[in-house]
Amino acid sequence: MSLLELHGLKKTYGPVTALAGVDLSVASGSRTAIVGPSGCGKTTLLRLIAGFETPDSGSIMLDDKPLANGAGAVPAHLRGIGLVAQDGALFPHLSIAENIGFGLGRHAAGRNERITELAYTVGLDSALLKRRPHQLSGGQQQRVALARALAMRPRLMLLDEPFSALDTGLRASMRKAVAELLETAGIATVLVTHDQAEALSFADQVAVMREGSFSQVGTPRELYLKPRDRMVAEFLGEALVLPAMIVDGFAETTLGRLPLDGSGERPALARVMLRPEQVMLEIRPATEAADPQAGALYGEVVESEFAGATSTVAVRLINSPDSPEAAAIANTPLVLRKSGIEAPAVGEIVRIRTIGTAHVLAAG
Ligand SMILES: Nc1ncnc2c1ncn2[C@@H]1O[C@H](COP(=O)(O)OP(=O)(O)OP(=O)(O)O)[C@@H](O)[C@H]1O
Repeated sequence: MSLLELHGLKKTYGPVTALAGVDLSVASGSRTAIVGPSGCGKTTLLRLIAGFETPDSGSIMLDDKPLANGAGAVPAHLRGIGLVAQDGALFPHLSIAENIGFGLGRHAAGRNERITELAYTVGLDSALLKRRPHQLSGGQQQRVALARALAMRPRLMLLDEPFSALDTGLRASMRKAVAELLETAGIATVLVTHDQAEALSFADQVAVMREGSFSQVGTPRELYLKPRDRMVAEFLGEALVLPAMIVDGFAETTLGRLPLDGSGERPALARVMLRPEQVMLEIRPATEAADPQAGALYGEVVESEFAGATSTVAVRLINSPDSPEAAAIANTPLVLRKSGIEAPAVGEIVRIRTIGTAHVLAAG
């Protein structure tokens, strides 16, 4: 069932169009991640949903009730929506307990018990409750911000880059803990992030934003394997984009004849995408490339740059498949990112194989 529905949301600031018409549907209890380059409108969208800004036009519906639809807007504190901002936005002069209990009535029955329970829920030691925000680490402050938002028992939680201040290890464990916590509580979440891996692992729906509107919305798998265009493809990971001639439902490329996945338009000349993990490099003796097996494709490694977990490897094709399109670009090295420990060294001869299907990208 749909909890949040956005239709045609627009917002300008003077000459700047922050949102150019956004449509989105968020199901109850689900997780949506919004990714996109800096300045594309992500924070503006969250602020509109939370009620800190009003749209110029379009509508925001929560549970089929309008929160904003041109005629008027429900104030932020009556929306039942939690927002955790990038910096946590804690009140510096209040204790941690007072921060968490900010939205609870000062004299509400069971206030202290509720604060202790919320601290426990987000994994904060109760010994920290008397401290001020500046006496906590960045990760602990984020937990306080989350506890404060949870105190209002929201149906929808908006997270604006809440993990960005944390280091890699803590970031992953916090993300997992928050996802589990929100899921257990049945709270739908919209997460804004710059980090594509975070978006793909956190969400069951990912929306890629560009210049104030969504380029594509879908499951993580759909967006990763079937991106609409090159921008979406490259935003969500490394992409090998190859010019191709589409013949009989196959793509003739510099890597040979590749089967296509089942969707999308198929112009005669197109660009197709493979993910680097679909390209296998197998080190072979140079003599084999001099006398290639029929249909086999060989290359020479011309660059290999080690960067820990991954290495960037550039391969120049030695023999190219027999198609005009492939021959035209055979001299352009293929650049792949490979597992650092498996990456071949400069000068090595590799046999190149591809697995899976290629995906046709829309022009543009
Ligand atoms: N209050 C404001 N007044 C004027 N312009 C604004 C205001 N808020 C946002 N903008 C502009 O609107 C556009 C979208 O900004 P927004 O903060 O939503 O982007 P973002 O995708 O969240 O960026 P980032 O990833 O860098 O946080 C930007 O061009 C920004 O400069």
